[in-house]
Amino acid sequence: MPNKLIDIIDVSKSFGDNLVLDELNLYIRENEFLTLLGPSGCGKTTLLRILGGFETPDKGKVIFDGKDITSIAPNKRQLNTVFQKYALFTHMTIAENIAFGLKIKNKPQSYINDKIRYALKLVNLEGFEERLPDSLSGGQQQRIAIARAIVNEPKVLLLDEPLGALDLKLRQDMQYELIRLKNELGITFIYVTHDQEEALTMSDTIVVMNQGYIQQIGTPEDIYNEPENAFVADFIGDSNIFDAIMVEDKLVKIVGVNFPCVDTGFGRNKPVDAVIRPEDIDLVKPEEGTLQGIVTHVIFKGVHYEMEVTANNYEWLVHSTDMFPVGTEVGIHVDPFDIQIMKKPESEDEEAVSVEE
Ligand SMILES: Nc1ncnc2c1ncn2[C@@H]1O[C@H](COP(=O)(O)OP(=O)(O)OP(=O)(O)O)[C@@H](O)[C@H]1O
Repeated sequence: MPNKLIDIIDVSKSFGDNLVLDELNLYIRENEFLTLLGPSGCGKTTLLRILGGFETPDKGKVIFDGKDITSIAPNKRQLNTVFQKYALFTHMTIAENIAFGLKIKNKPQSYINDKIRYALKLVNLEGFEERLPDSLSGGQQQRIAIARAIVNEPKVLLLDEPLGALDLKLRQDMQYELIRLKNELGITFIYVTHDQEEALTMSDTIVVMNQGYIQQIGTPEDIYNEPENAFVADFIGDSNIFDAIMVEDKLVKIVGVNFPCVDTGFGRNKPVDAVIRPEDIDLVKPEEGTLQGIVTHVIFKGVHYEMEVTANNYEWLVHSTDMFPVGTEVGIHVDPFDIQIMKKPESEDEEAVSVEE
């Protein structure tokens, strides 16, 4: 396991009455591709700006390579930021744009020329030195913004929705580019996005945030397959989320029907959230299902069909490569391993009365 590079300790930040980060703790390892993921306004950009030195936390500290950098100016940190807006100087050539930071540091011209060549090669834009930014596509401009950050040899690149302004196809191409770049540079990337697919594709580690709190930290597989709460399950991919009752260990009551599951330790007859991914629901013959329903909607999605099944007055979202026409009577079967049981959030848990039968 690579070493810890950054330690964020008890960081809080408010703007007026708005508490944006609340005693947040997180560490980031050397060479990690870590993504801060969450809905708009959850505090991810604020956290990135604190790391970059553009905001100061009200409480807590940021440790980088063993040193407290909480009050160090952005240009004195070994972290460089790439913003969503490329922020290139339009009157300067690409070479001048890339050289800008190095010139300020009074680096010799031969050193600067080598760096420009190296950076343009890394972002696959060799020969673009004399072009002006306006003559480049959005994707190319974003690569130049990255090249400009790389020449400073940062240990960490902070990327704030850098692909947000690009169209879907280009965004997907750039996702692979960024992974390649990170591997070639061998540095840490901290990436902000609200796009869950982007986070799943690119990251070693995903930090799911909501309202200033970390909801879950894990690999893309962990976050997708083992969401820790209903917020994460709902935010990442499609989900069926049910108010359910944990009858006893390994048995959960969903929409009034008992389903075998594998979870234990929730107590008897406790309210829980039960999450089932649409691709984990098997549609079978009615008599073979744990409960019966009727197909009410079918949409062809290319790789699979997306179907809605009404069963016990609930809509079940099902993804399958087999198509069942609207009106088909079906049975619903779920493998016990594919039912995720989660504790209700604390506030709901306190309100929830235990349903002793
Ligand atoms: N400089 C500021 N002054 C006042 N409020 C701010 C400032 N910066 C951020 N906020 C507020 O802090 C909250 C979190 O903002 P932040 O930009 O960190 O969220 P985000 O998760 O990155 O969202 P988005 O994806 O929309 O950028 C928002 O309510 C925002 O309005």
